[in-house]
Amino acid sequence: MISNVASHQSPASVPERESCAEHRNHVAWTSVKQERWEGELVVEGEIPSWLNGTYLRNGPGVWHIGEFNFGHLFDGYAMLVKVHFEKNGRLIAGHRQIETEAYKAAKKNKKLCYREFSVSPKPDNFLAYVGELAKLFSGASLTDNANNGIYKLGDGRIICLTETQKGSVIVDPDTLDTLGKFEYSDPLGGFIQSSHPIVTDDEFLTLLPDLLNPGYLVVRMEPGTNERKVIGRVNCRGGPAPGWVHSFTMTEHYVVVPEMPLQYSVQSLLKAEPSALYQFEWRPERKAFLHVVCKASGKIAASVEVPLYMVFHFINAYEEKDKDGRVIAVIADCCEHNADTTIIETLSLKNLRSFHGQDVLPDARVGRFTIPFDGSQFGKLETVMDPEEHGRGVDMCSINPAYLGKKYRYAYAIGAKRPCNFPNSLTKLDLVKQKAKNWCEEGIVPSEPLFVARPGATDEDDGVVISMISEKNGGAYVVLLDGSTFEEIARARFPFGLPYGFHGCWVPEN
Ligand SMILES: CC(=O)/C=C/C=C(C)/C=C/C1=C(C)CCCC1(C)C
Ligand SMILES: CC(/C=C/C=O)=C\C=C\C=O
Ligand SMILES: [Fe+2]
Repeated sequence: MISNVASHQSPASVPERESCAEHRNHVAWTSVKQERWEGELVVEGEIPSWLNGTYLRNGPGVWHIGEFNFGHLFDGYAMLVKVHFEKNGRLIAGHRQIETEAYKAAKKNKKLCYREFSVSPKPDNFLAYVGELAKLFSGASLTDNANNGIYKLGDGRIICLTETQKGSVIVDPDTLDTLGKFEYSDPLGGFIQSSHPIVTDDEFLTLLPDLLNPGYLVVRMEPGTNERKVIGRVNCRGGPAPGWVHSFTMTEHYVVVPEMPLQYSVQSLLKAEPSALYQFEWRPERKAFLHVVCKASGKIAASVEVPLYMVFHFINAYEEKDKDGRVIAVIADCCEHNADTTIIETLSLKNLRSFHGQDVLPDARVGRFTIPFDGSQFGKLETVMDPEEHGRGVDMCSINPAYLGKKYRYAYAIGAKRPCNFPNSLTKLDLVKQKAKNWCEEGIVPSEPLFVARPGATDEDDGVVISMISEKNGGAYVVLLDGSTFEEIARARFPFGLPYGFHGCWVPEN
């Protein structure tokens, strides 16, 4: 386990990380060296004077416990990164491990104590196995490693999330302290959730997959409360297990519930040994669906079979209306992996760490679903733009939050400059012109580009895009691109490398 060093150091006082051989041991796939750090970053370029607030990023930070090494990108113990943009143009940055039960127990006992994405603790004997089963049914054996989503709730609390409900953790955006579990006060039960609730100043909407009575609960929580209330329920059409809902999307009036053929694997959950796809299995014979739930009534407005799809992240959705203002269809966009689950294995640490220049990143595209409201049984899935525009790689997307659920034009994502084994560029997708602008530097691994709108802006792309970059020489920097031109406006280097991270959020200064 890594050393626990709390410090406030200037960049110069931290030793340089050794440079890495080409992509092997890329810093993006290497555990961070110390538990926490805080210091000032030197800025190259100019930070817009309106950009006051804190960028927070969540993601894996540590992939080992003593000699034991995790196998998958998704396993890493959660680490927060912050970059605070002060009014005077100074940047104060830091990182810190989230103090989850799973992380603390691993440190204390020097072994894996909870079930993570790709690996479960091995029961010592049959009795222990029976005990494990009982713990599984209560959710007690599952991880609370909240390394994925990060959101500012309408009441100001910052919540970090993973796919288990117990993996909902409140953190302090300034100190990065772990403030405690987010305890849901409702009696809804179950133990899994989407990693990506849809959070606005007015609400927190999420999906709770129901493994016992296969389906999904659509739930809503008001700011200032911990109580989720059920808006509606969707029963699965594709067999006895719900599809993985890492994320979902919504329009102004409807929630789009995905039912992917990549389903939770009851078998893997019951066995200590995960399947080839970890906690999931690909069941194309059970088909793929999208369900549209009315936010106001909870009723199902449409439920269609669609071509098979493999999606981690939906981008946005909106309503298509006729000339009288009646909704005729819902359009839902996503980063789609050509109905191929290979990407999950591509993200194993063994694969990420063994890049020798081969072009092994599976192709992905910007997928657009059309869900008709005329009672049709089938929906469409089309490719929005020639995938070559973004190098046939696309994921980890953001949009201007003012366009959530509305007709929109731009999305920001990670893209690919081939050959690569992981997306290695940032891309601005113009979904109307079907064109992309790309930003790249040799040997980089960029994390999700987060769009922050300029206060008072009227153009959709008037703002900046923030991303954290891990470099092949072992370094890391935060980069700011202009949301419109997609050109670099500033960067600030960390004094040491940082591993890859998943998602970010923006906390504006009061
Ligand atoms: C993308 C990503 O980070 C996904 C993380 C998924 C996790 C941590 C899944 C955890 C689970 C278990 C440990 C067992 C129960 C099922 C499931 C929620 C998938
Ligand atoms: C990083 C990733 C996919 C990259 C594909 O090209 C998925 C991450 C999922 C978790 O947030
Ligand atoms: Fe995610």
